[in-house]
Formats: sequence, structure tokens, C-alpha cells
Amino acid sequence: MVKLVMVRHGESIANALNQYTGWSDVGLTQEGIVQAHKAAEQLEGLYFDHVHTSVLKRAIMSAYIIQDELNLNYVPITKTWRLNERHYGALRGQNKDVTRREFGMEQVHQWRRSFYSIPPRLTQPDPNIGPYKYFGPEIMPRAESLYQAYQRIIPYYVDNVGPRLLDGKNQLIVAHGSTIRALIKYIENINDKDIDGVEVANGKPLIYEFDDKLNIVNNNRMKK
Ligand SMILES: O=C(O)[C@@H](CO)OP(=O)(O)O
Repeated sequence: MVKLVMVRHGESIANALNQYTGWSDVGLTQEGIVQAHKAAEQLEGLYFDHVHTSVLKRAIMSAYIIQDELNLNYVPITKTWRLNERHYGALRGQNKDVTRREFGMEQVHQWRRSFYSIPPRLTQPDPNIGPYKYFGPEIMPRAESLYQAYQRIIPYYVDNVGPRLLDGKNQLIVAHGSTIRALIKYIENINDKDIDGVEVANGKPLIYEFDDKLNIVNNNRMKK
């Protein structure tokens, strides 16, 4: 049976500081590096035909650690902005507890977990265009709801991951909390409301086994 494994990056510096991150490009903490190694331990013996990650270094570094631990450094890796974390707009860099005090628990919960809620937008375009310069400014959001992020994430999955799975080739995605929530919503056909309750932990591999029509035969998500 073919396998899809999705891993959220190890703890980032912003995670440790309890800050909104989104498209901010922050590195891993020591704990995050350990978590990526532990994720790889759980995948020992698995072969992946292709690795997919974002253009953000916390995911890329986690993917490299996993590939290295599995001795799969030679396996092709695609880094795409489409797998970036949901853009947190003007919230990025702010402490989540501070925003809870300022805006209330319910508003923060909506911003963080509702499918349609859009965080406050950046007033100026993002100056960090390095990884995005070949695509033009139109791909760079000023904030995204999970719904908006879903619109850019799922086409990547449908074009680049699904066909390889149908071909019987295991795939590894190393990405972000909300990126993986969007993918879980699509793969498990979860409705817009119930996706609010889905959480993805750092460095805990989600393993899906599919039949040859990509029906889910097994997955370990609810056991996490
Ligand atoms: O800050 C972020 O980008 C995300 C993931 O770390 O946080 P949250 O879980 O609050 O959506």
C-alpha cells in the first residue's frame, strides 16, 4: 500500500516565543532539531520517492534532517511557496497571549483556527521577496484565512503529490501546522466547521496508507 507521510517542522524560534509566524522565515530551536530527528526515527525503514516542502527554512531544515537520518539525501526535494504556512498578516511577530488579552480569547481562536477568518492584513507589502521574486508580487498575501491558503496548497497536492501516490510511490511532505491542516481537510474530506478542532504537533509524523484509488486504508492521526 502506498504511503503519504506529513510532518510539521520541529519547534521554531517563534513557536518557542509563542509568536505568530506565518511566512516569517525563522529557524529551528535545539528542541526543534531534536524533534525532527525523533520524527525520522519513527519513519525508519520507509522509502520516499519525493520530498515536498515550503520555501521556509524551519520546514526545509526539518526535511533535510529527516532525509539525512533516513539516508535518503539523494531523493529529490521540491521547495514551493505553495506549501508555506498560512500568512498571519499583521499578527506575525506578535505574542499570542498578548493578542488574547487585547482582542479576547474568541477572536484569537477564530484567527487561529476558523476556516474563513482572515487575520488583520499587513498594511505594506512584505519586503522579504527573496524566495518569491520569480513569481511576482501577486502571489504574496498580506494575510490569509485557511480557506485562502487551501486555494494555493491543494492544487500543488493534486498536481504533484496525488499522481505520484497513484503511481505507487511513497511521498513525504514536511510543512507547517496550517498547511497540513488544509491537506488533512482535503484528504479526509473534513467539513469547514470540524477543521477548527484539528491540531498538528511539531515533529509527529502523520502516516496515511492508501489503496490504489487513493482511498484511505489506515491513518494514525487520531492516535496522535
Ligand atoms: O504562528 C503560526 O504560523 C502558526 C504555527 O506555528 O501558529 P498557530 O498554531 O497559532 O496557527
